[in-house]
Amino acid sequence: MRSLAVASPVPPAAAHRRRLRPSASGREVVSQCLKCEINQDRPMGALRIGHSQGNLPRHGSKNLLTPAAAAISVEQVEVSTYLPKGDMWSVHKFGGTCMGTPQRIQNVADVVLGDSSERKLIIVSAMSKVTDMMYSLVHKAQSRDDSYTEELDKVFEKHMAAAKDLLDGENLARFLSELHSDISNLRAMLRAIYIAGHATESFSEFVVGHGELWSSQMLSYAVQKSGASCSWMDTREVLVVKPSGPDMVDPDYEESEKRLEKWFSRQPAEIIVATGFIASTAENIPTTLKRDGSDFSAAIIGSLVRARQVTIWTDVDGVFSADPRKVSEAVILSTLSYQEAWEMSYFGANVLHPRTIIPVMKDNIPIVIRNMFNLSAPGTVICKQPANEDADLDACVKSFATIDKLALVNVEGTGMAGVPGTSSAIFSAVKEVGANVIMISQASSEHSICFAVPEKEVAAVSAALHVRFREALAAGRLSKVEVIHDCSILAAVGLRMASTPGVSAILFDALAKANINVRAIAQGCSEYNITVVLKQEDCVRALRAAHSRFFLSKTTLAIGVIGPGLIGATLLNQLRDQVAILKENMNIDVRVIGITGASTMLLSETGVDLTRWKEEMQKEAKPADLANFVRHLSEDHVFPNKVLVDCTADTNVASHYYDWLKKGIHVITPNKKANSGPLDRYLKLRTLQRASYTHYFYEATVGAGLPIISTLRGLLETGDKILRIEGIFSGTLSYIFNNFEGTRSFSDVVAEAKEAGYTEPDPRDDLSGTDVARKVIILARESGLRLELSDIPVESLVPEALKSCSSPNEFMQKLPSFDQDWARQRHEAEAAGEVLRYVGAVDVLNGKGRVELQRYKRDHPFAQLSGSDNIIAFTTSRYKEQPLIVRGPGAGAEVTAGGVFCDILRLASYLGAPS
Ligand SMILES: NC(=O)C1=CN([C@@H]2O[C@H](COP(=O)(O)OP(=O)(O)OC[C@H]3O[C@@H](n4cnc5c(N)ncnc54)[C@H](O)[C@@H]3O)[C@@H](O)[C@H]2O)C=CC1
Ligand SMILES: N[C@@H](CC=O)C(=O)O
Ligand code: NA
Repeated sequence: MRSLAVASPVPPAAAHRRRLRPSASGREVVSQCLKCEINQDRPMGALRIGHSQGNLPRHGSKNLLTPAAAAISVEQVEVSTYLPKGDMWSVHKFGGTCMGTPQRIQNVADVVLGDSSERKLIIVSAMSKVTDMMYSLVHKAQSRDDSYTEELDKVFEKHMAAAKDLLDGENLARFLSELHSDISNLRAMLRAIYIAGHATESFSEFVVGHGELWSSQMLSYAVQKSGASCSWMDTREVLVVKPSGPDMVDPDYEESEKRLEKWFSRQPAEIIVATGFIASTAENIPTTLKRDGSDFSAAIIGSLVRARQVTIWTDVDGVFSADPRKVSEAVILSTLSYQEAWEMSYFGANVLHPRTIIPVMKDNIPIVIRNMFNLSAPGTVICKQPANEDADLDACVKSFATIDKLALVNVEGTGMAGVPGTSSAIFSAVKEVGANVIMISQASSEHSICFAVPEKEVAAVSAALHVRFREALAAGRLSKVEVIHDCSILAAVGLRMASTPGVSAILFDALAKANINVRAIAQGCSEYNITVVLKQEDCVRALRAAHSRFFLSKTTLAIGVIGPGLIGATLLNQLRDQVAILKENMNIDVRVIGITGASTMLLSETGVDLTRWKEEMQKEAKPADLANFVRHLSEDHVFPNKVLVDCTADTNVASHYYDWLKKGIHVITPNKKANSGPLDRYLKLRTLQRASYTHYFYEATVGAGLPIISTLRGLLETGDKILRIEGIFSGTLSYIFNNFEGTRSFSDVVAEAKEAGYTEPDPRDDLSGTDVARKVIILARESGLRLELSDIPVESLVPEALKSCSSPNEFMQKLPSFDQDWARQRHEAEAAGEVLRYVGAVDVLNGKGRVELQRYKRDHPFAQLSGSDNIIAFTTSRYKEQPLIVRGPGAGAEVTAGGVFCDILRLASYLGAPS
């Protein structure tokens, strides 16, 4: 049984608090019960004080202490309640943003109450901006700027307004009376600072720490409203620290643990709400834990109670794999080891201060970073063993960070090799000017040492080195002390890099591919990070290149769409509706990084927002320039795969495919011009395609979305022999002859086909049979025939007189004058029980193709079609008696764009997407 430190008689239900403040000399602690206003001035070290030592049921909490116990003097009673330690404790820390408004404080209370842990210790920061306000108060007072009084009023009003919103009844009255009393004490202290024109560190820290006192009190009252057992803790009574350097303190764990045990024995509530950031010295002088102090408080307290977990609540979903402002693909990491978190915070990632990790690391207590404003996000767990043990090469690197505004200093010379003391001389010169060395690299030949320092320190470093090595430089033992300005560091961080060969190869390969020149490299034996120094202007590009190589799916496709007309626009809309699903289900990441029409183009480095590509095209577009468009696709992004999708009918665009494939850009198209153009060009293109691993897909050139090319390929590649391919290859002509019946005029039906999006941009390409001839040529060449378009006899349906029309519109206007001729032809066929059909055929055996209008009996399969149906029959060695038939709509926006989309996915699967 240990002694129970309770106090001398006071009314048990009253809200007594003890406040520590430095005495005017700063050497003593004044301990004051704010209710009774009894001051007990004691010499330093005398923390044990009278009745107000936090020993009473506060704020109406369901404290386990009975009024009787509370009435016993501190010196007389044995402690009866041990501080339990271990898994029952869950520690939470809420930062200033989480405590920014009364509603947010209430939300914090709800989160605390929602945690089902047996015991909870809650550390809070001051309400957002309050710590800055408090520092400003001190600064103003010591600068004799009397506006500090108005600023103090603002501090008061802010907290009074928050409390009035959040609390009511007795709790509100208590809080406000405490607030009043604190503010009047602060006013007196600031006045003293104002008169002295100076504030000691302990004065200043005492003032500043009030933000945490008020926020934590408000939260504890808010938690108590629910009836939960909750006590408020002024951590200055518990946390003891000692200065360990400028702006640094080390916790005294032993003393703090003793004090915590003592504190808890008096107030063993299930929930303890405590002040972050503030602490005391061993002499009981109020102090703070300095930068990021509240995180540190949570980690120390977590370690003192051996908590199950410490949760740091903030306003981001967790720790990112890279700065999301620089890398839009940055992802939230689910786990990090302590060392990784440590490395990352060193490199400026907004994780935890390394010293926050130390207290929990020694007891293997996980820290979870969670978003108070997105409770559904699981956050990042920082713990001993990251959970995802099945890491592959790519998963070894957890994150990337950069540091800008550095300079590289290179000390070089033959006289350095084998001479002990050179590096010591270099770095003692650096130390003398107080510069901070950020990385060091020395090749084992020992002819040079280079190191990075902040740009602002390099002039002094360089001067010091020139002085220090004047003789060596004059004698030629050192050849130079060189400064390379405007450098940045890119660091790759990952615990598992240590045991995984090939990680640095991947990193440097990614940098090389992005054309980044690496100036220096460092990797410590711990192998937790690989650091490269590069020119600052390359840094973001390097970061993105490295990040995308390790974090993006290898099936990330950067797509440039050429020709956002009917098919192109439909494709973009289909992509818009499907990209998220593809990413989720198949890890295929499709980014349209450019769209170009004939007159304007839209470029994006990370991906056009497909929900508003049309508006962006109008707002952001630049004049179209195909060469620049292709350069953008090749260079201005970090995605591993580049694809051009040509949705034009343009011969000139098609003439570039060869060059694009040569550049490693995959090509996908419904445009028939390349495959039906000059034979030598076609053969060159196909030869290149076969020789490289850059892909060229064109399924939609024949039968739109119908699987015609792929079926033919399947037959050929499995060794079947193609004998004959014949069928109806034109959606437009199919539609026209399927619907040209009864009283309908030919020209009306043609107009309908155009309206439905079946025709080529110029419908004469359909009616002339050229479009069908192109498809026949494509299939003939695919089957191995070396035919030119001119080798195909084509029966044109364009009346001779309309061939010279200058535009598609003029043609459409004049077409009705030929309706009579068409009606006659149709009636003649009907009289013979036949229908008109426009067909194409590839006679592979005889090396020929033909395209013509034919008459078929009404029961012929070609007579059974409807809409824009195509029907294509493959007669082969295997399908000799009965041909293999593919039938279905062979034109139209949705089916054609769908066929192009299928090719995009075919490409992704060639690149390794899951099936
Ligand atoms: N409509 C259909 O059912 C099918 C069409 N196709 C093919 O799809 C392609 C597109 O057809 P549609 O979308 O119907 O034509 P469209 O005329 O609606 O669209 C073509 C677009 O390409 C643009 N364009 C033309 N030259 C350009 C250049 N040099 N640079 C950038 N943009 C340029 C045009 O301004 C237009 O926006 C054609 O090659 C066609 O043969 C293939 C199968 C079926
Ligand atoms: N205009 C063409 C479209 C497909 O290639 C057709 O009608 O078939
Ligand atoms: Na097709």
